[in-house]
Amino acid sequence: MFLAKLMLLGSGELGREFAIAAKRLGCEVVACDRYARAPAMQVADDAEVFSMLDGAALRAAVEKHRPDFIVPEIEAIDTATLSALEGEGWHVVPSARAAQLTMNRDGIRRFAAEELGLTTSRYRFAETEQEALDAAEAVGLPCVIKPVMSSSGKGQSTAGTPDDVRAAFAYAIEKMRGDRPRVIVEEFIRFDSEITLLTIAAADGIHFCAPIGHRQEAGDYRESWQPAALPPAVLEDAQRQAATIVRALGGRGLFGVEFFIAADRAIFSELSPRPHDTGMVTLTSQDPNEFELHLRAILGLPLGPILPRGPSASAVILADRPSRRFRFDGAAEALALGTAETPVDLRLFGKPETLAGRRMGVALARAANVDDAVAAAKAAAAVVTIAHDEEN
Ligand SMILES: Nc1ncnc2c1ncn2[C@@H]1O[C@H](COP(=O)(O)OP(=O)(O)OP(=O)(O)O)[C@@H](O)[C@H]1O
Ligand SMILES: NCC(=O)N[C@@H]1O[C@H](COP(=O)([O-])[O-])[C@@H](O)[C@H]1O
Ligand SMILES: [Mg+2]
Repeated sequence: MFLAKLMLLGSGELGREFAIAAKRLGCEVVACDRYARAPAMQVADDAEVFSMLDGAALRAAVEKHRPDFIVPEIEAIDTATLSALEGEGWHVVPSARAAQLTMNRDGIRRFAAEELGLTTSRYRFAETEQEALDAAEAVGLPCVIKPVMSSSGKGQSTAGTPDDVRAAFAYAIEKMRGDRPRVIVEEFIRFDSEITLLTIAAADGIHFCAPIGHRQEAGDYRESWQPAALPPAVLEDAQRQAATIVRALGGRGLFGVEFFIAADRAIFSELSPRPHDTGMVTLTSQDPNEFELHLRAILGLPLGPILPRGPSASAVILADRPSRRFRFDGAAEALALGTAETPVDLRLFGKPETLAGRRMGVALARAANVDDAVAAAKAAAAVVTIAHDEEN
């Protein structure tokens, strides 16, 4: 009846678009996350609620549903259980090793810099305040301090003085996920721009999407656009580095490979072995989008040509405080900004709860050039507001 059965580990906005793509291709989808009614669960055939760091619960869900493919959607997963499951013949996307190496910043950074020789910022790891101070001295100030296990900028800050380093270390430990108090201390890169290079490992080899530019605030993305303008030699260098690490990680699927661009250098930052948040722009910028490409690569299907639809942008819609009773206002005004030259669209994720800074939706726009697309996406995102019921 179904083409394949997929189990999503993590069911946020990225998983939801992936689940939609999978349903369109006639797959069965089981969505898992730590809370009920997560975005992907709303479109999946079945759902399971448990912490992805709970190995016993993860194994029980796999043995219950017997998926053809286990598809990690977040970083923080019990990767020892994923490896054990893979050893028993279950198929983990793109591979248990890729999930394990990318879950922690020390894994992927040491693999990229020390084993593969990619260009990265200077870095050290630290587990105590004193080690963080020594690390900061070694890489130089200012430096960026992040928990080794975190994403979307959680627990990340920049330190300009030793006092800042102490505070940044304490902040990172407070906000880290998992049970390992460890941070990465990175040289602060004064980059000209940053990009995500969506790189697909498919049955017939490596493919690239046009580079995606993005702007981050507090370690989380605010707008992304495609294509990002890059000198051809810099793009070639980024593509070479991305192909090197994607091949070395193994398996099939789409990867979001992040680079800082400084002068004529592409500096590898990190990578997601799955669709990337800045890649939500591909929901309007190209066919197939990043979720469809991930699915086709996983299933061993031809990707077909990757066709650009025109300069495009995405801009995030964030909540400003915690609430369980809220509604979106302004969707009509946002969509009314769309014109024949600059079409506008929205994705509202249906998360059941807001938090300060939590991403609740994105606005998408296409235009004659990326600057106009970014302006239109930002304008549309700005008129969508979250109204809270005061009885919370
Ligand atoms: N060494 C650095 N120098 C300058 N800026 C940095 C550095 N490291 C991180 N940043 C800034 O912070 C952003 C987030 O960092 P990073 O990608 O490592 O965090 P993350 O929590 O994994 O985010 P995500 O999960 O959204 O990719 C970067 O995109 C960049 O804008
Ligand atoms: N940078 C990684 C990223 O964007 N991941 C996306 O955010 C969701 C978690 O959102 P939440 O924290 O609001 O639950 C994840 O499930 C994934 O879709
Ligand atoms: Mg990142």
